[in-house]
Amino acid sequence: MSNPLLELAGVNLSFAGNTVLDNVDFTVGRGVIASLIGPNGAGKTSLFNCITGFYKPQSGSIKVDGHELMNLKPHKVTQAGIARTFQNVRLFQQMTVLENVMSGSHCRSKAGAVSAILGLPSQRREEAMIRAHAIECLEFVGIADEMDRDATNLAYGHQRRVEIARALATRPKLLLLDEPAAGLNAGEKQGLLELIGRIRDELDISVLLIEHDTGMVMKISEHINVLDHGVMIAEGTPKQVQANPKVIEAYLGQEDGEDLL
Ligand SMILES: Nc1ncnc2c1ncn2[C@@H]1O[C@H](COP(=O)(O)OP(=O)(O)OP(=O)(O)O)[C@@H](O)[C@H]1O
Repeated sequence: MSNPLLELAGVNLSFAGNTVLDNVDFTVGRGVIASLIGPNGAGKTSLFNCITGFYKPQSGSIKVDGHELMNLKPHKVTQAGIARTFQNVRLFQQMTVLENVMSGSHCRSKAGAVSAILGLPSQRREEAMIRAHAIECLEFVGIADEMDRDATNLAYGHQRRVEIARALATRPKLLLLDEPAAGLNAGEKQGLLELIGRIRDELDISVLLIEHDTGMVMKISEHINVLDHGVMIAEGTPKQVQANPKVIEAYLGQEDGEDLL
């Protein structure tokens, strides 16, 4: 792929001698919706953790827009243009929906600590801009009318949307969604499909998702990568991946394999 947005080369990750990612090469293009799939324990979330600076691979290279991310702290990775949501929703407790989303924008805050403490006009102006942008993000995901509610009291599907809004508030180039459909009902899944499409089409953000709902993956993805036991075993269009014998073998015996095959 020429000029990819995200490019991983030779990424190796192990814990106490157990290989989790084995020489992984992986790219995500610009303006795409892509998926990373694979059986349980394949290393998908670990790969997200490496990209976002939560895990430190032993070797390899991870670049976004040509900038090396290896050894950067998570907030620096966010500043470089990568945002994520988590497998299990992680919202700040005792904070409103709006405050949760504003926390995403603060990674790009320019006002220094002194002006923040003193409440200087520059800081107040920036805070107002952060608030306005957070509201825009909540409007985009369709839950602005719940902005003043305690985030963790929302219905589960809406909590997932708060997480997505918070990720959007960081103004990413690439959004990583870790099992965004988990725990959603059929109607909510359809809504999520539409939201992901709008994120790419209207905000020009590339999306990479880890998802076990293979029906959804096949419907929405333009490109799919398949990880098995830490090894990238296949990639291609949904049709190509579905017909790949290595993928069929990896999924045999898996509950969620039936949908894929
Ligand atoms: N911090 C850690 N310490 C030790 N082992 C870890 C750590 N994080 C992940 N692993 C191991 O790495 C392997 C891959 O786990 P990972 O969660 O990345 O898989 P996954 O493909 O996301 O699985 P699932 O689809 O079930 O969520 C597992 O064997 C897991 O136990």
